[in-house]
Amino acid sequence: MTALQIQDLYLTRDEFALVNINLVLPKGTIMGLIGENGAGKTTLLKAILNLIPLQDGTITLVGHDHKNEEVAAKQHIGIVFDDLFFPPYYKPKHIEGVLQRTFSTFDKYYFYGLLEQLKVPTHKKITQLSRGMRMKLALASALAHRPTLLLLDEPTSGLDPIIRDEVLTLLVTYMDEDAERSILFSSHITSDLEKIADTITFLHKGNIHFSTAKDELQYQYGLFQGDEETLNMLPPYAIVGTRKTAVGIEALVKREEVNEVFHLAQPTIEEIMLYFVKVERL
Ligand SMILES: Nc1ncnc2c1ncn2[C@@H]1O[C@H](COP(=O)(O)OP(=O)(O)OP(=O)(O)O)[C@@H](O)[C@H]1O
Repeated sequence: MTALQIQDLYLTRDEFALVNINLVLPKGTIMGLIGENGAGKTTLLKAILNLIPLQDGTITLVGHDHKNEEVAAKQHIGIVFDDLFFPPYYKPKHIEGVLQRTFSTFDKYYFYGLLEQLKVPTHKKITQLSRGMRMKLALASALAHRPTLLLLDEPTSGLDPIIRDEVLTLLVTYMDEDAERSILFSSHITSDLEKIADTITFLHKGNIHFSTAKDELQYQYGLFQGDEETLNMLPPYAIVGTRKTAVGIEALVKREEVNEVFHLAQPTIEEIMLYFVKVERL
């Protein structure tokens, strides 16, 4: 069964459009959503949450239509956006009250257990917390009703590597506890996605460029590094893009189009994304 299914989504926001979005997030998997600034990642997450109307298409969240069955759907999802939604003077006990009233499955002991585990002080107001602490509080608040689907919009941005690692570990542990759970996680920090995502979805100018298993993606593409003369021996249709480096030339290529005699390095997700965006901008 799928945690999230988007079919033929189309919406416009002033001059921006999300066009022909089709996505499937199976239960038990983590999808990383990547794309340049303004690609439409937040718009897509807001559309999933019915905060922005669709002009066309359907979204099914944990078996519920995202609009007609919004209340039922939202009982099963946890959300973390760039910052906390709660008033700045709130302390964890106020957040507890809101969550208690909102989610029938809210577990107070689990909530405070997560705060203790993440070392978030419970006597301070949101305004008195550092960004890292606020994000950890946001995560604990999102997890405290044990949602089956987590929607995270850049939950690790602006966090130091130690806190980022704590957050990723928390997410992996959360997934390990129940095979039904899934996460859709937008991020510019592709190394975080490299660590935990099963699938990478690349949104570019409001279109999905690819939505592919991470392992498959890294198998599909290779990095050629050498001189121009050797590069010219590759079939042109194998080359996604090239760039000059200090020692020669580098190209992102489609592995299956390139003879095995050429040694190809493993590109990172960031390199794959950069080549696609750069080629568009030439
Ligand atoms: N409130 C709004 N009204 C109209 N257009 C908006 C609004 N918010 C964002 N947009 C536009 O929607 C487009 C997509 O923005 P969005 O924030 O979804 O991108 P993003 O991929 O999340 O970017 P970033 O990585 O910078 O967060 C942009 O062109 C942006 O200008």
